[in-house]
Amino acid sequence: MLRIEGLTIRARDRVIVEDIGFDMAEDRVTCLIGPSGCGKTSVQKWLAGVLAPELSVEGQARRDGRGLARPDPDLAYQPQQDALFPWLTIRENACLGLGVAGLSRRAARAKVDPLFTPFGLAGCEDLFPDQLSGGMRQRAAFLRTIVQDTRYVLLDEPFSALDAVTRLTMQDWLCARLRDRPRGVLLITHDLHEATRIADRILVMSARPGRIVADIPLTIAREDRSEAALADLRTHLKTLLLEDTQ
Ligand SMILES: Nc1ncnc2c1ncn2[C@@H]1O[C@H](COP(=O)(O)OP(=O)(O)OP(=O)(O)O)[C@@H](O)[C@H]1O
Repeated sequence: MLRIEGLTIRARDRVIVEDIGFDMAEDRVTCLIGPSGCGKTSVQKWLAGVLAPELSVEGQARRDGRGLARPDPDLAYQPQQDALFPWLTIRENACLGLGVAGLSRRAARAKVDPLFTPFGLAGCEDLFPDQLSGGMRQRAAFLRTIVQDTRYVLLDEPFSALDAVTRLTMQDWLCARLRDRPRGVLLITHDLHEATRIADRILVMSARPGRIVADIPLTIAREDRSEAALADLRTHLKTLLLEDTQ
């Protein structure tokens, strides 16, 4: 269990997020939604240990009762920008986290290589990031993150650069992977379809300062979530988000 308690992040002139608290079970997808600028990315960056040093922070994160280490080898992070190293090939980039975790180059390659085809990256293995489209780079960054098989995964709008069909394909892939191998995922998205397809729980944040204003569990199993079953929930979420921006 990852527990975030009393998180307040301040810039010099204002409060970015205030008194954020929630638990992340290690087999559940928690989705963070909210208006642009409400502090979703800041929460994830803090968890990942990469928050800008000029921001001040109160609060704590505990994993299994202990203070969260940063970096935590059991927590993988995919930031909003793909953060691929331009001097490494796509395969080398994809193997990076596994290499840091101590896998040999051969073992890392054996885990990474089968994913290039389902991720639509077959034939791109030896290319460099600037030879790929934005959507392809985003899928390479997702591959690098998810292949690490950490207990916790932070995903900041991981599919935002993808076309509609590829986005659905990647969502399906993620749902299937989580069915086989549940993890604690903290997913940031602006896409309510994505949130309601994937999440076990949706946390809605308010605009400045960002606070959690709704905590909505999704009790229907992912495979049983028909469009009809989710329509009311999306309307409810839209209403919450609109109320906050008016
Ligand atoms: N280093 C910093 N110094 C000052 N303010 C910052 C810093 N980093 C982020 N902010 C501010 O904190 C607020 C929250 O930013 P953040 O990126 O966390 O929001 P977000 O909800 O993820 O936004 P989006 O949905 O647009 O990605 C923004 O107003 C941003 O300008």
